[in-house]
Amino acid sequence: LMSVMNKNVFRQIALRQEVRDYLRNVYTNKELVSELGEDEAERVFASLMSCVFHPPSFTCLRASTHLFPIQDVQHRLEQHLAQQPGRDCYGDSVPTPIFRHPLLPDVLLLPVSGPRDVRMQSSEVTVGAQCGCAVLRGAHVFAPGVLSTPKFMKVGDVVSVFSDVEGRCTRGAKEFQGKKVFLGNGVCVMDRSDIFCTEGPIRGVAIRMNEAIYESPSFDGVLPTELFLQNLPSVVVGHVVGPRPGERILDMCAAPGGKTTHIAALMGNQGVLVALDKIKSKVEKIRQNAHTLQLDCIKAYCHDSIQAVQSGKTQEPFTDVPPFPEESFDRVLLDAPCSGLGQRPNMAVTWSVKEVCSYPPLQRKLFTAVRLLKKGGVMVYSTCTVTLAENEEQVAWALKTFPCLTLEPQEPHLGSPGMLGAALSPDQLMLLQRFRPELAWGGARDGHAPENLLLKASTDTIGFFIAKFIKR
Ligand SMILES: C[S@@+](CC[C@H](N)C(=O)[O-])C[C@H]1O[C@@H](n2cnc3c(N)ncnc32)[C@H](O)[C@@H]1O
Repeated sequence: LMSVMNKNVFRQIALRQEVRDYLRNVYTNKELVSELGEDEAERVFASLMSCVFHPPSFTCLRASTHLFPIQDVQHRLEQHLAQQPGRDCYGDSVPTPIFRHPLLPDVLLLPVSGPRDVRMQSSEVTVGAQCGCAVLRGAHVFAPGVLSTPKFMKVGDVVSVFSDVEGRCTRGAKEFQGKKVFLGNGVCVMDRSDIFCTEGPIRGVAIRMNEAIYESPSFDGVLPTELFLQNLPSVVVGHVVGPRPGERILDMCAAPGGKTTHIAALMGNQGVLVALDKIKSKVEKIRQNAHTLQLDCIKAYCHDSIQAVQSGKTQEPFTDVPPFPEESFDRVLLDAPCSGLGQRPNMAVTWSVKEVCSYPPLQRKLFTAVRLLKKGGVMVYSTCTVTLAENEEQVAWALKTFPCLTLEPQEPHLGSPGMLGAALSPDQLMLLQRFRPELAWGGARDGHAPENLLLKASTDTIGFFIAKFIKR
């Protein structure tokens, strides 16, 4: 019975019908259908809808190789994991193996096991979708994420944890009958009253997960100077930018600083890396991450990157404070705000098509990046979404609008080529890198041979897009 229940709830991402139709049109566009045929294009789309619901099959950790040799970081991580062994699909305790990636010298990979069948308890706790996604990636339940608990829930109670898929559960409810997904079981470390009846903001773990549908070690506050939790395609971005010590680099949309800190580490903390974000509280997060990882070449500012070029003819000499004179930077990263539809796991997106389609105009405005780049400089554009309008179509637009830009090969290139549908040539598509988990997806219970593990780690990722340009 439990097995049947898990399979029923673990189906597909919940989207508004209009967004599903929009995406379906993207994945069955004319160019694609004439290449693949209609049935195959439909199959790939169905695969996308299913795979984004589930977490990638590896947790990716970036090691601080600017501070420690990777072997040392791996050793410390092994020692940490020895204290919290994982479970296999039968529920037996096993040590979590750590893999190195052959093409990414600063990456450590931990396999995620699951989904496994877990017996539901009679006591139910409901958490918000964001908290639910974190639980599917190995986190415990933190108190701010809890929405409903049984009336008399006490420390030590064993409860089943569900994620509210549609954002309908009210905080403080005693039960929830809406659309929800079972995430596993845990033990309460807070009473209901600790969660809901306290003055001021509530912090800390409320439920310690001990039988999650997907098992992965929890990394909250673990080895913070040695490790940074980051999706594999995002680590690829840092390498594709190709920073060198002593350069002047701009990260246009930087918070919370995952890619900024990686680029600074690859610069050996030498040079200037300006990190901009338009949200003040997020800029503080970049500074905290830079401080934790001991990277003082990062200069973070709260600034709208659309306004990052100095106006007027007489331009001030370069300081690291925005706005900047034209042609100030050796490299620019535009990791653009996007519709985020490649994120995994993702149980539900409540957005309308209008909201999804609001991103391309904003992304185009952020191509002020081109003016800030020196001649011969490198610009990388990336998103964590799967639409053509935010990816290949932006590349086609940029090549037409800025004749000084040419596409460049990317190193490493672990993803697929760009997707058909934006009238780019086969050679141009080959220069793009699109991470397409739907192509590797054989269902949540797809077993994989040990020799294919690393291929799986590079393909069963979040959906992601990278383009690299040079300004001639
Ligand atoms: C995809 S996230 C960046 C993730 C980040 N690069 C990382 O790897 O940690 C996009 C960011 O762009 C910021 N943003 C959106 N519009 C912006 C603008 N006009 N200027 C600067 N930042 C902007 C958002 O606040 C958000 O933090």
